[in-house]
Amino acid sequence: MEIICTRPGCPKPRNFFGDLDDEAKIRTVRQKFCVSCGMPLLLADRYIPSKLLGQGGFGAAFLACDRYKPKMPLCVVKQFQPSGDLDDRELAVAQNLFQREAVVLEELGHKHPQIPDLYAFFTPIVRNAKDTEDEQYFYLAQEFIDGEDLEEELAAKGKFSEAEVVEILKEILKVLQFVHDNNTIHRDIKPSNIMRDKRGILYLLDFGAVKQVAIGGGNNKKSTGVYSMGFAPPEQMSGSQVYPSTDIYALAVTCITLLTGKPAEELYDSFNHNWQWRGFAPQTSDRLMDILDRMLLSAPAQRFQSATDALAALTPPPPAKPAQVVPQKPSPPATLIKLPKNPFSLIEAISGAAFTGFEGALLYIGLTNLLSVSGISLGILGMVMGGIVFALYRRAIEKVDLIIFGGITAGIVAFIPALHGALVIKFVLMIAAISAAGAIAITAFFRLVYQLLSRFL
Ligand SMILES: Nc1ncnc2c1ncn2[C@@H]1O[C@H](COP(=O)(O)OP(=O)(O)OP(=O)(O)O)[C@@H](O)[C@H]1O
Repeated sequence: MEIICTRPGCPKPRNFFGDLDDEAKIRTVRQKFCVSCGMPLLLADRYIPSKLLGQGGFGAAFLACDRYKPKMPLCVVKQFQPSGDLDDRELAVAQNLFQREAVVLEELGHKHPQIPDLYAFFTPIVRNAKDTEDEQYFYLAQEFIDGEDLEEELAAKGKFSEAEVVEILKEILKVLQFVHDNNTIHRDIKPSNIMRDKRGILYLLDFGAVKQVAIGGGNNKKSTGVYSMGFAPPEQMSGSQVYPSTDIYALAVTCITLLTGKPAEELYDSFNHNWQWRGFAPQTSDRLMDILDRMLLSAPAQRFQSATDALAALTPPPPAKPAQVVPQKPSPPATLIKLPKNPFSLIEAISGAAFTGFEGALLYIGLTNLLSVSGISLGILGMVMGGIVFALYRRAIEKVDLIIFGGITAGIVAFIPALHGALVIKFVLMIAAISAAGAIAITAFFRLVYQLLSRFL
């Protein structure tokens, strides 16, 4: 197994240990030391660095495995390693920034899925390479994001499309919304600090330059001078107060470098103090260009004031809802005719017909005796017959009603001489005959009327 020594300037940082090829041994082995400089290699006795990932302004980042976890997963161990000659005050500021990264990751990493989690922060004291004095080192272990950062992606595939940039912009603005809501400003947004993992999820890395937004004023609000040239806005370069819109500016510079494939310095017109990038990204819509240019304005007050505002500008308003169409009740098809719930049985039909015939005959006798046969008596007869049929159809008269009505009308005609005249026998015979004939004839008539009424009512 190969273990990398993390001491800055170690002449032979690669160490090989044959006994650690056995996984079980890795879990149990005691501390190992660099054969060249004597630096302890198992960091915090737990993290085993296997590869140098990169070196930034304040330190180095190593890929390591965590031997205290059952599957010994990979993680990133960052080491504070200031370059150049820093005086005591500058060194303290730099150390403070490094610790700040640990604090921010501890506070935000576990709360947001697109910020790496903090696993550990440790500050061991070890003997120097010459074994003459002690030195203190600062490490933090964090979640390893298995993917490529946007700088690497740009180098590999060239310019990004508008759709790709809009996706990045939206995703990182959402992360910034969270970061700013937690009183933190990242202050070092750039393509190499945005990482896309194998599933395509974008992460915001490197909170080393972050600074808590001062609550209550004081020097805390001032920029400490940690930024990436080209990406930092004027207020940060001049060491003045920084704002959420400071990150929004750097994110816009990130986007234009991705859209144009050119380094930030080549897109800035230092004579006119503005960005001249549109000509290098002709594939970009006017809308996105306008949004990015607003994010890139020199004065913080002129930019979007929050990630939320920038997101809102990016998200087009939803199309106006079409007026709600009230669904028309479908008219029933011609075959669906409303039938009475309770159709007439055959007995009802025949008794109804007999009743109609009986009443018709009585009416005929009464009318002809009173008025003699005339158009008027026939008209009255027709109307009353129609009324009787309708009353039967609506079941206004049914069952015993038929007998009661029949008896009453027969009694009236029989006992009023003016109605039946002198011919009582003729009257009785006539009633019997007409009733019989009427029962048959009117059954057919009644069925026909019933069918017609069923169709139209
Ligand atoms: N959590 C992580 N998961 C995977 N790779 C990471 C992680 N953090 C950092 N890296 C990678 O490690 C390398 C060094 O990162 P580091 O943040 O130390 O410096 P940098 O971003 O290159 O420099 P600077 O400090 O100037 O921003 C980079 O390639 C970065 O992509």
